[in-house]
Amino acid sequence: MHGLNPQQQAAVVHLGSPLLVLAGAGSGKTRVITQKIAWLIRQAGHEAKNIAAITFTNKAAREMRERAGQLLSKEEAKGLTVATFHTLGLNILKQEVKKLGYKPGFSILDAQDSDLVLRELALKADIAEADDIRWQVSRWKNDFLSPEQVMQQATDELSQRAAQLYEQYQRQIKAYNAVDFDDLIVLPVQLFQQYPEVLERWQRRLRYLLVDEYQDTNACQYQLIRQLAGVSGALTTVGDDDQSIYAWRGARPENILQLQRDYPHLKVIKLEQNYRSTQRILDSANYLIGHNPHSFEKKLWSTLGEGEPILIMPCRSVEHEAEKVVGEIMKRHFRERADYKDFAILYRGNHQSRTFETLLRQQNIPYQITGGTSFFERTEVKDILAYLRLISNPNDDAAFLRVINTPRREIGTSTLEKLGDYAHERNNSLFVCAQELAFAERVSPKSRQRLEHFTAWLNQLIELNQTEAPAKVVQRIITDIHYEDWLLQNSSSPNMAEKRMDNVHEVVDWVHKLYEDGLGKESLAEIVAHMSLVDLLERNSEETEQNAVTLMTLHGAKGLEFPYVFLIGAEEEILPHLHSMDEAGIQEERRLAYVGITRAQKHLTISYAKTRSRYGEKMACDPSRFLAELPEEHLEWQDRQVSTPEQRQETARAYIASLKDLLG
Ligand SMILES: Nc1ncnc2c1ncn2[C@@H]1O[C@H](COP(=O)(O)OP(=O)(O)OP(=O)(O)O)[C@@H](O)[C@H]1O
Ligand SMILES: [Mg+2]
Repeated sequence: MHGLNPQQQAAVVHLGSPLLVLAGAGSGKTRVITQKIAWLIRQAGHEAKNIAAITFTNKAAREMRERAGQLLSKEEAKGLTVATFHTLGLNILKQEVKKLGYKPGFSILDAQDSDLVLRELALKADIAEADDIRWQVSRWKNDFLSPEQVMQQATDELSQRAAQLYEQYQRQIKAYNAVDFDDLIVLPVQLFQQYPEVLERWQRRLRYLLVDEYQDTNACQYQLIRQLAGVSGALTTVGDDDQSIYAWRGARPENILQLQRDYPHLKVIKLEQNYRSTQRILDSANYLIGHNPHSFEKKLWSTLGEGEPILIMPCRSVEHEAEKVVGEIMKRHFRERADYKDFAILYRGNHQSRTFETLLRQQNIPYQITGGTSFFERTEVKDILAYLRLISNPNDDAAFLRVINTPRREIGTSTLEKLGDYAHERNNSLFVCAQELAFAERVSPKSRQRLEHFTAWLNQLIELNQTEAPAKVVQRIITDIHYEDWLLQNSSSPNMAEKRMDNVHEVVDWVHKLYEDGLGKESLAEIVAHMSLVDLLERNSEETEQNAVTLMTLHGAKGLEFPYVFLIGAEEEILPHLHSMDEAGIQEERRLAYVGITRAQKHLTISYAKTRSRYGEKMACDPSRFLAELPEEHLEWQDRQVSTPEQRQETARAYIASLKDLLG
C-alpha cells in the first residue's frame, strides 16, 4: 500500500459496492487500478484468474500488465486478465462462437475489408455515399442499435437506405463467417442478452472488474461492463470526463452519470494531488479546460514545484517548426543530459509526423512512431495476411477478393461479378462457389480453367496447413506466387521492392514467433486473428521500448507521460480540427489539447506554423484559439513580434551557430 495517498488507499480497499474514481490527469488513477489488482489478490483473497482489468489500447494494457507484474510474483499473477475491450470481446467470442451461429476460425475484418464489403453492397444498391455509411454503421454498432431498430427510426430516404445496407452488410459478413472490429464487443453483449446461463458462467469467471479511462466507453462497452459486473457490481472504474476524446467514435462521457443511475449505491472517490506535472503545466491545463462547461469540479495541486514556463514557438512554416523542435530536443539532450525517450512530439493528425521524421532521421536522432498507418497498412503485408486469412478461413470473401489477382491471374472483373452474383444467390462464399459446377457453366472455358487452377492451389495449401507449421505455409505461398518478382514489377525502384520484401519476411518471422510462443499450436486461424487484432490496435505497441523520441497522435498519448512534451501544429483548423468547429466539436478538441498538455512532466513546448501547404498550396494559418485560453503569466513567447526578413535571417544564423556550438 505504500506509494498511495489516503484517497488512493480508500479506493484500493473499497469493496462491497461499485466504485468510481473521478479525477484529473496525472492524479494516480491508473496507479489505483494496478495497486488494487495486487491488493485484491494479496489481501482480499481473490484469485488472479477471477480478475479482469480493461483498458483501451494494447500499449496501455501492456503497461498495466507490467506495473501489476512488478507488484506480484509470477505465480500470484497467473491467469490475470489485463486486456483491451476488443481483446476481451475476442476471447469471449472464441469460446462461445457456436452459440452465435459462427464457425470456429472466424475472420476479423479490418476497416478496409469492411469498406470493400460495404462498397460492393452499395454499388449493387446504387448508393453513392458508401464512405459516410461505413462510419454510420460503425456508430450504430457502438450505440448498440440493431439494423431493425435503426430501420424503425429511419425517417428520410437516405437513412432508410443506409439502414438497409447495414442489415445486408451484417448478413453478408456473417455468411463469410467474419466479424468486424465493432462486432468484437457487440456480439458478446448480444450473446449475454440471449443466454443468461452463459453470462452467469462469465460472471463467475470474472468476479472483479477494473476499467481504466472509463470516460471513453461507448454505449456497447458500457453494456458489456454492466452485464459482467451484474447486480452486485464488483467493479472499479476510473476516469476523467475532461479527457473524453472519443465522442466521434461513439464514446459517451455521460456513462459516468449512467453508472450513478444504474448503481445507486455507487461510491465516488476524487483524487486531488497530481504527481506528474509541475504547477505551471497543471495550472495551464486547468485554466484551458475551465473554458469547457463542467459537471464535475476537480481541483488539482502538485508538489513538484512551479517549473519552467511553457514555451510557445511561432514558426514560419512546418519545416521551420520541425527545425526548431528538433533543435530544442538536441539542446536539452546535450545540455540537460535528457534521454531521447524522455521526449514526445504530439500532434492532431498522423500526416503531421512526416516533416519531423525526415529531420530526425537527418540528424540521426532515434525516434519511434506509435500508432497510425504503420506496418500493417502496407500493401505487401496486407496481401500476405489476406492469403493467410483465406487459408485459415476459406469463406473469407474479402480476403478472396484481395488475393485473387495478386499477382495477376487474369481472372476478369466480369467473371468476378458473375461469381459474386452466384454466391449471393447461393448465400455461400466466393471460394466455395468458384468450385461449383453450376457456376463453372456460366463462364468461359478460359476463365473456368484459371479459377480451377487457383482454387486447386488454395486447396493444396489448406491441406498443407493441416500438417505443416504456419511459417512453412507462408513461405510456400510466397514462393508459389513469385511474390518477390511481383514486388519488383510493382515498386517504384528495386530498392523499394527490397524494403517491401523485408516487410514480408517480417511477417514470416512474426508468424514463426507467435507459433513458438504457443499461440498457434492449434491453428493458423488463431495466429491470424491475433495479427489482425494487433494490427487494428497499433502493432507498434508490441515492439520493445527503445531509447527514442516518441512521435504520436494526441489520441494515442492518452494515459502516458513524458518529461518533455512538444505539442506541435497548434493552429486553427488543425487543433481545433477543421471538421470539429461546432460547439461540441470545439469542446472535444479542447479536451484533446488538455490531454496533450497534461502528458508533460517537466517541460512543455507548444508550436505552430504561420504558413502550411494544403492541397499543394501554401496557405496562411492562424494560431490556435486555445493559445489565447492559456494563462499568460505561465507562458514564454519566442519571437512573438513579426520580424523583418533581415532579423529573421539574423536569428537563424545565431540559432545555427549556437547549435554548432553545442555539438562541438
Ligand atoms: N501516491 C503516489 N505517490 C507517488 N507517485 C504517484 C502516486 N500516485 C501516482 N503517482 C505517479 O504519478 C504519475 C501519474 O499517475 P497515473 O498515470 O496513475 O495517473 P492517471 O490519473 O492515470 O493519469 P491520466 O489521467 O493521464 O491517465 C505516475 O508516474 C505515477 O506513478
Ligand atoms: Mg491513467
